[in-house]
Amino acid sequence: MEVQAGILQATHGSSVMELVQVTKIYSGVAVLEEISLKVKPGTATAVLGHNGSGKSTLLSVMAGLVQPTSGQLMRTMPGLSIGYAPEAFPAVRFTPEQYLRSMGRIRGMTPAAVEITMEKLLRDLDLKPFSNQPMPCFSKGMLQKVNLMQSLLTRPGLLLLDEPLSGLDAASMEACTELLLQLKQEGTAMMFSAHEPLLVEALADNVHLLQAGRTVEVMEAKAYLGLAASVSILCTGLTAEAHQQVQKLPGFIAMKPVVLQPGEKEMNLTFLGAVCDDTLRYLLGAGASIQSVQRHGSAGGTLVQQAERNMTGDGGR
Ligand SMILES: Nc1ncnc2c1ncn2[C@@H]1O[C@H](COP(=O)(O)OP(=O)(O)OP(=O)(O)O)[C@@H](O)[C@H]1O
Repeated sequence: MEVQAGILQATHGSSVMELVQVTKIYSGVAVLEEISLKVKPGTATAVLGHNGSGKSTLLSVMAGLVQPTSGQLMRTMPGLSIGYAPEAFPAVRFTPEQYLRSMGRIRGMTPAAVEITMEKLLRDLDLKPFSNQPMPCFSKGMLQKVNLMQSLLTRPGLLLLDEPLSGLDAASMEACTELLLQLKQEGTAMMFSAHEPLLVEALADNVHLLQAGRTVEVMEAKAYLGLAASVSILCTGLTAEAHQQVQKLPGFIAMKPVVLQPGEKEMNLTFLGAVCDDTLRYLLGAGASIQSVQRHGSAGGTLVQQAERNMTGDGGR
């Protein structure tokens, strides 16, 4: 095991990187506190949390650009190559081709390998028409594409992406997601931060939730998305007793009567999206007639806000 300024090189078959109780303190304030995690090959973890919760700091510590104040960061795969796309990418005075060629050279790629990979990335992310234009004239989305390309140039074993879809148009988001899915299937491990659900839904196996620099939850992405989504079920025909029972079912969030006309009443039930099928089965078994089912996804806030509302029973109202 080689020790290098707080970074250890070790051999662990089942992970590419491990963090043990990593803390980062800026001006006496802990912005990361005792973060422990393992990154496994071919898996994607979404780092989620409110603004200022420490997502960017965690990714830059993992990229080796920021030194932890305490704790250990272990590169557990020998010769691990890391690709890192920071949140803010500077508009350097190069064209994308000049910039990517020099990044490839710095990272030890052969000129031929750089050309092949660069051409593919320029086409995949639809930046070929601008590949010889100076980057200071680029839009936010165009710069973000170059940022992503430099991180993908060496086909890294670990990819660290800070809000990778930020600024991209719909087609580019889709192309980027496709590229990342393919890399994941080929074994690249990924950690990425995001505020929107698209990449979490398409790519993430796990969610690592941060709050004020601390880990508050690590769970499967599917379970987290189930929490973030809610479903409204409009139904009639439930007995007074069934109304009581419905409120005790798993995933119950809210129940609101909707008066159609005197003597006729519908119930608007809100449940976590994850339990929709079970709830419908229960309602039909209890003699209800289902009028409509509406899924709400993560509308009305970020993924984290929606999940928090639902966890505290304040969603869907
Ligand atoms: N170089 C620095 N010096 C001092 N404080 C810093 C530095 N970098 C980050 N911080 C502080 O660390 C905290 C976490 O910041 P960070 O950028 O990691 O959050 P984030 O979760 O990525 O936020 P966002 O969602 O807004 O991108 C913030 O309070 C921030 O002010």
